[in-house]
Amino acid sequence: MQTVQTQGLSAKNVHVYYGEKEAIKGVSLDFAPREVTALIGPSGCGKSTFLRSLNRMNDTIDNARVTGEIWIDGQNINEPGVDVVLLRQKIGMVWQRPNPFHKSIYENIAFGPRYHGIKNKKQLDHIVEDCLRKAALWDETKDRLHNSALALSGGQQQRLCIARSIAVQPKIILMDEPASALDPVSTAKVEELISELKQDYTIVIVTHNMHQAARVSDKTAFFYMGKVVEYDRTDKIFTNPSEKATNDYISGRFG
Ligand SMILES: Nc1ncnc2c1ncn2[C@@H]1O[C@H](COP(=O)(O)OP(=O)(O)OP(=O)(O)O)[C@@H](O)[C@H]1O
Repeated sequence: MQTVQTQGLSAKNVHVYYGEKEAIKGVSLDFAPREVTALIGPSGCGKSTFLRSLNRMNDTIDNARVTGEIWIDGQNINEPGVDVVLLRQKIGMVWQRPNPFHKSIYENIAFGPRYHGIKNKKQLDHIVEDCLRKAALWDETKDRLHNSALALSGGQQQRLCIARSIAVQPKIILMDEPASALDPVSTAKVEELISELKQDYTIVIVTHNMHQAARVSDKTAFFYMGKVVEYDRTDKIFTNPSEKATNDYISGRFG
């Protein structure tokens, strides 16, 4: 098997097709460890499709086909024989709508570690507390850990989903518009959380919210019609982009 040395996550010449339609047209991007990268661009330009290709979630879509290479830890995840369960342990995902399991708060967090072999109750208790603390949710939930997760507010549910994603010790967290279904207070909490989490994780976030991209990310990739038009430091993209299309988009001229 071919290997490359990379500390982070690296996409090389990725194409994604839905049937005959080419939705991603040769995207190459390197994501540095412990940085937040925002994927921005108008609706339908392929941000979510590309994000899903980073942990092989497009496998779950019948007519989707992915070519190109995605490297993590010296392994191209698109090679045959890759264990996708282990892969998704390394690269977690948080979706637009909070999707906690229909279980208790405790069980939402403990499920993944238990699935991966941790049975010891003390150890699981410790993981649950640690993840809820990291997701800034411990104080709000410590007295009702065994209540249904569905009784939490939408914002709390989304932070629970983030806590659930870190419970299996991923290296990378993919987030697809994680705050777009939340109110402004919950959105601010999720953004704060992203800034905290980047000390330990590499984060790739799709967002429609330009202010959010500017607030939370270190790097930004501007997607347009299935390609990356510009990829740079976020401050550069938002203050002095090199491409006219980027400038038109961030200044609200289209999209
Ligand atoms: N399951 C699918 N089957 C067929 N085409 C799809 C599928 N999912 C997405 N597409 C198409 O692929 C293109 C990219 O869609 P994608 O959802 O990745 O864009 P996006 O930039 O994330 O859009 P949005 O910001 O609206 O969520 C669009 O033309 C979309 O219609």
